[in-house]
Amino acid sequence: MRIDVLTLFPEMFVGVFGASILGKARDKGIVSLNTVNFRDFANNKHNTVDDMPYGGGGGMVLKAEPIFGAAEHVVAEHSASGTSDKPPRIILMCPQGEPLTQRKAQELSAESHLIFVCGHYEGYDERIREFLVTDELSIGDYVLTGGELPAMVVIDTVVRLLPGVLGNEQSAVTDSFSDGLLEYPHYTRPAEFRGWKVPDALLSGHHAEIEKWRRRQSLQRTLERRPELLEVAELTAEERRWLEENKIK
Ligand SMILES: NC(=O)c1ccc(N[C@@H]2CC[C@@H](O)C2)nc1
Repeated sequence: MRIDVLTLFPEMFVGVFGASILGKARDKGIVSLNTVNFRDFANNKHNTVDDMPYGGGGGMVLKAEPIFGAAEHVVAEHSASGTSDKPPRIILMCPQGEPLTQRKAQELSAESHLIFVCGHYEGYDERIREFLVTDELSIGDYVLTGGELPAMVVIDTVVRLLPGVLGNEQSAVTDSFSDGLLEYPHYTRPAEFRGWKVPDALLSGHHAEIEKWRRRQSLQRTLERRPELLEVAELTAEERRWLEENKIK
């Protein structure tokens, strides 16, 4: 997978793209992570990336030309590499965007080329949304100073799903939300810490029992914290019955 981030602050990505899981995924060649400063594509008279809003009002608006130029540059570069098999998803990070979910991350992890547009100031010229962008995403209902942190969040949750990125020490399969439920509790040695014991079910060595206990814990935790997820989760008839009994408590 190729990922390009269009940003005015490429230096923000050096640490995130170089460290830990993302750094290893890059070194393994599973993903190529690039930043492009769209100021380099502000080829207008004053080399500006923003300007005052038509219609007046406060704040500045990001001009379309530099962002179109930067996006077209990375698309051309990727298609020239001969490895591009389908057009990229061009993702605008903004509070008005579709809420990011694990399901969206799974969808994006199947793509071959992602381009993120990170803005600043008051916002983006609408022609970027209308004629360039394929997706608008939000990581939550709050406003940040820029689209960089949201782009890092999306990249992190997408790249960890790529085959070969997570070793045995972690597994995307039993993530919270991957089966539509919240994750079960985890324990490690010692079996007793300050008098607090690991549940017997996990010490039994019976894998079927352990899986049953874990699934039950996921259901319980989801019921307590995020009951709305149960409406869309895939549950067995027996699990639905158990939930009905426990909802009453
Ligand atoms: N919730 C989010 O994902 C989010 C995304 C972007 C953002 N801020 C940038 C800078 C100014 C505006 O154009 C967009 N804030 C919040």
